[in-house]
Amino acid sequence: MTSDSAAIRIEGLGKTYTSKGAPVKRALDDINLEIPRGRIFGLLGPNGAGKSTMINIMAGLVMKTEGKVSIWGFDIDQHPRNAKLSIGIVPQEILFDPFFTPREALEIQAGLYGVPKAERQSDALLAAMHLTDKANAYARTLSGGMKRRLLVAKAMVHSPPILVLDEPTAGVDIELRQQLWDYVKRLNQEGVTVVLTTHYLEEAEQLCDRIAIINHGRVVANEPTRELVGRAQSKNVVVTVDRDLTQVPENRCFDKIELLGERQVAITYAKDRVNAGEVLAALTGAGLQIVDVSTRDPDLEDVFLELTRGEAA
Ligand SMILES: Nc1ncnc2c1ncn2[C@@H]1O[C@H](COP(=O)(O)OP(=O)(O)OP(=O)(O)O)[C@@H](O)[C@H]1O
Repeated sequence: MTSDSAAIRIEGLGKTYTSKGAPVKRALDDINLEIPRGRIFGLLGPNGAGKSTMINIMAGLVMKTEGKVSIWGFDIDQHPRNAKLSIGIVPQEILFDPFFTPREALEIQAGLYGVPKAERQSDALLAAMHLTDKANAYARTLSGGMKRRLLVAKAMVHSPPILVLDEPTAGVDIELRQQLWDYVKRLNQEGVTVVLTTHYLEEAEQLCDRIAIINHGRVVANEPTRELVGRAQSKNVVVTVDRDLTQVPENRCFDKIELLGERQVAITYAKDRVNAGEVLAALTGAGLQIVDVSTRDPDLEDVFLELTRGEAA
């Protein structure tokens, strides 16, 4: 049962939302995904791609239409309790009973998971989330960032081997974001598998060992972060020339060229088709002297846009 080496294994997963028995939205379609143990795994996709649906199925909050999901080797249909005990989920929506204090909220959550009193770690979790001085404040008096951190603490009360964070840094300022990621990295170093969704692609690129991108309910990429970033086909070069440009030079080497200033252009080109030398030669061939050049390496955002471009989900 737990001989599965994956933290989460998803096979042929599909979800069709229905209304009054009629299908209204195919949110996930034939998803196959293996999330390895011990890693920080990024689940990315444009708005409406299906990330929350997938996470909510793992959490047992949304019923799948078809397919199989195992969490730490436990099939969510055959062993729902063990599956639930193996995962902690930080939801996207902030929902709290406003009359409980953070400490009470953690104690209640621990009780729901059957954690014996002697094994509870409410104070340690509050400290890790920098909430010690709010331990006895009403939840309604916490700031948005504090509420989010309390959600992370709640997800960890039963010490699950997997922590899933759905957009944990939305609305959290930079300093707290940094603290949250430090905590997540520490948990990961202690052996917790982390799965996260975020719209901050720079953070995902820095944090995640491996990234899957979902678009329109399908997996369109699933590979180590470095390989994924290496897939970017577009490169960018900004060139300053020696005279005012009355019109934008055109050349088949350029995928896109735009004027940044009277003497400066930004050129996007496909690195598998042409190289920087050819791009610059195209400019000198148009009678322009090159004064300065700077290039920008493609990043996760470029790949993300290439893979998901054009259509809103
Ligand atoms: N209860 C529901 N009934 C009908 N359609 C739904 C329901 N919940 C989600 N959807 C639709 O399913 C699709 C996937 O939604 P989901 O919330 O999983 O996307 P997401 O990738 O998490 O997006 P975001 O980044 O905006 O949170 C969307 O088109 C959404 O409108």
